[in-house]
Order: sequence, then C-alpha cells, then structure tokens
Amino acid sequence: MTQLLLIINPGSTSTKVALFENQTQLIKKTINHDPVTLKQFKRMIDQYDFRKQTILDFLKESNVNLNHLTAVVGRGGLLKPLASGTYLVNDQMKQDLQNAIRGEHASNLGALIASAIAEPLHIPAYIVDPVVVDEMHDLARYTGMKDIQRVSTFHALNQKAVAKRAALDMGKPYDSLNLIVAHLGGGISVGSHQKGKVIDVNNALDGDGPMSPERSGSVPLGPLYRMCFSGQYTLDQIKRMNYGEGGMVAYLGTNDGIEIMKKIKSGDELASKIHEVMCYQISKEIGAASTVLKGQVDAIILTGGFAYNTLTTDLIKSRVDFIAPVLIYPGEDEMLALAEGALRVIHHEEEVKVYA
Ligand SMILES: Nc1ncnc2c1ncn2[C@@H]1O[C@H](COP(=O)(O)OP(=O)(O)OP(=O)(O)O)[C@@H](O)[C@H]1O
Ligand SMILES: CCCC(=O)O
Repeated sequence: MTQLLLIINPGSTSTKVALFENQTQLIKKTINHDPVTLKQFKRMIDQYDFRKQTILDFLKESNVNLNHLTAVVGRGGLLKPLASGTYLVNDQMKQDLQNAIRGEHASNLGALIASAIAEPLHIPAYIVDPVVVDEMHDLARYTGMKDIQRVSTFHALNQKAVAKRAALDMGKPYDSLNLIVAHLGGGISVGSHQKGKVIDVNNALDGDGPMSPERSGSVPLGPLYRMCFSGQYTLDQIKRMNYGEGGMVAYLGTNDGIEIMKKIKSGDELASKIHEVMCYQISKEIGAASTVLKGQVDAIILTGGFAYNTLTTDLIKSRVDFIAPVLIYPGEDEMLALAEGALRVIHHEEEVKVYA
C-alpha cells in the first residue's frame, strides 16, 4: 500500500521538508533561514510558529493535499536519553520539548510541528533516532569531576543512517562491524560504533570534542572558569562562545563551509590555519575513538556538509588512514532515514516505541 509521508527536519540554520511516497522522495526543499531573523527569537520554542508557517507555505506552493498524508515524521530533539528507534509523538514528549528539559536545539521543533500538522488529519506523528539516542557504555559516562557525567548527544539520525549505508556497501551487517563515524556539520560528533551500538561519542552541543564551524568544542577548564568569574561576561555570552559563536566563526566571521573554502583558495592564511586546526582536532577525536574500539576498526566514515570538501577530507585522511580505510559519505541521509524509520513501524517490521 502506498504511504505518503511528510518529513520535517529543523536544523540550526535551515528547515528541510520533504514528501516521500514509500521510500521515494517526491519533493524536497531546504528552507534556509536568515540568521538575523532567527536572532529575533529568544528561545527555540519562539521559532515554532515561524518555522511551521514556512513549511505550510511550501506545501501550499507545491500543491500538496495534506488529506492524502499517512503520517508526519520529524527530527527528534533533546528529550530524555533514549534507545535508537521510532517513537510516536505523545503529550509527554511535547511537554518535555516545550519545556526544553534537556536544553535548546532546533530539532526540538521537529516533533512539535509534525504533531501540529498530523493531529487535525487524525494521522500519527513520529520521530526517529533523536539527538539523545544513548547507547554509551558505562566507562564513557564518567568524567574526573564527580558531579559531572558525560551524556550522549549527537547526530544520531545521520550517523546511524550513514553507518548502515556503509555497511551495506561493504556487504556486511551493521551489527557485525566496528566503525568510527565523524559527522562534520555545523556541529561535529565522532561516534564509536561497536557492532551496531554507539558506545562512546563526544557531546556535540556541550563543549566536548573538536571545534566545529560554529562551536568551540573542548577548551581547557582553568581559563574558562576564570573567565566565568571575572565579572566581564554574562552566562549568555559564555554560552555563545561555546555554541553559535565559537569555533571557525569566532576566528573567521563565518560558519559557511563554502565561503571558508573560497577564503582558503584565495590565499587567506588565517582561514587556512583555522581549517587545519579543526581537521587536526577531528583527527585526534578519531584517534581517541580507535582506542575505544581497541584498534579493531573496520572503517572510518566522514559525513556531513564539510565532507563535501576534499581539502577537509584529505587533511583528516592523512592523519587517520593508518587506523582503517576512510570512506566519504558527504552531506546527510536524514530525510530518507526519517521516512524509513516511519515505514518500518507502519509495516510492523519494528515495534513503535513509546516515550515516557
Ligand atoms: N559543498 C560544501 N562545501 C563546503 N562546506 C559545505 C558544503 N555544503 C555544506 N557545507 C557546510 O557544512 C556545514 C553544515 O553541514 P550539515 O548540513 O551537515 O550541518 P548540520 O550540523 O547537520 O546542521 P545545520 O545545517 O543545522 O548546521 C556548514 O558549515 C555548511 O556551510
Ligand atoms: C546534537 C547533534 C546536533 C548538532 O550538533 O546540532
């Protein structure tokens, strides 16, 4: 039977919308949001009406008859730690997202907008592999500060989708392989996939791991806490140095990979240096992940927007290809992964999970 699925993927800089007939993408649009427009909204939830309207406008322009939809699928946000899978959007989930119980992120809007569109049509809304998928082993949860625990927050949807695609291309089941997946997007996460489970990963949102186009990644704690208590900065300013205004954008004034590549090609030495620093830090994180997997690594996978750049992938490759073959899957597979997650539960191949 034909299933018509509306897919909604809110990112920090854009909202991606697609319509799938079963596994076939019929239409897709990436609606890029002007940073000045987004800056007007204090909290992520304040963007709800704006983002929802842009989606509805696109569906109207594309003459999509909403009455023909079978389900709406959104990218899942900062919820309680969850097992990988497809979840029905329910009241508890919506309440937790509205209250941002685990923090602010654009993906928090995925379930809320999906549900608002699905409810009047009396069809289900789902999320798949939200950013809080937690398969971390016990050792990875500890830090040297007794009161601080590491939590799993990463590009779970794309990391899982691309790892499964690579496994298919390698002719082996995903759960028989050890893979290191580095998602190189606006944020950067490097996951250690051990036989189908992401047993360790840097927290891409919370100042852990390599710097990224718009995040600081890990910094030494001493200078950071002295800054925090110097009286010169507000909490909000410090947060922005870590998230949104940290990393490449702090040095180069832009988080746009294409613009950064243009700068490098035109001989901008600072751009070239900072790009090399980012690649060095990503390589170090991959090296660390190889110890998590005790050196038994079948492949290293580079994915996300920055994996389109051969300059980036070559620099990383030159430092890590002694560990395992490096495979490049540029961009993301998130829209198909969302559609497939919903189809698996619609076809009863997998049981739908309930958020509590
Ligand atoms: N062809 C390209 N060449 C260089 N950089 C690119 C290219 N395409 C995208 N990028 C860069 O990749 C980054 C975004 O990657 P991606 O879409 O994977 O991000 P994300 O973290 O999933 O989410 P968001 O889009 O919300 O930042 C941006 O810095 C973008 O400029
Ligand atoms: C938490 C993963 C998503 C991101 O880094 O934006």
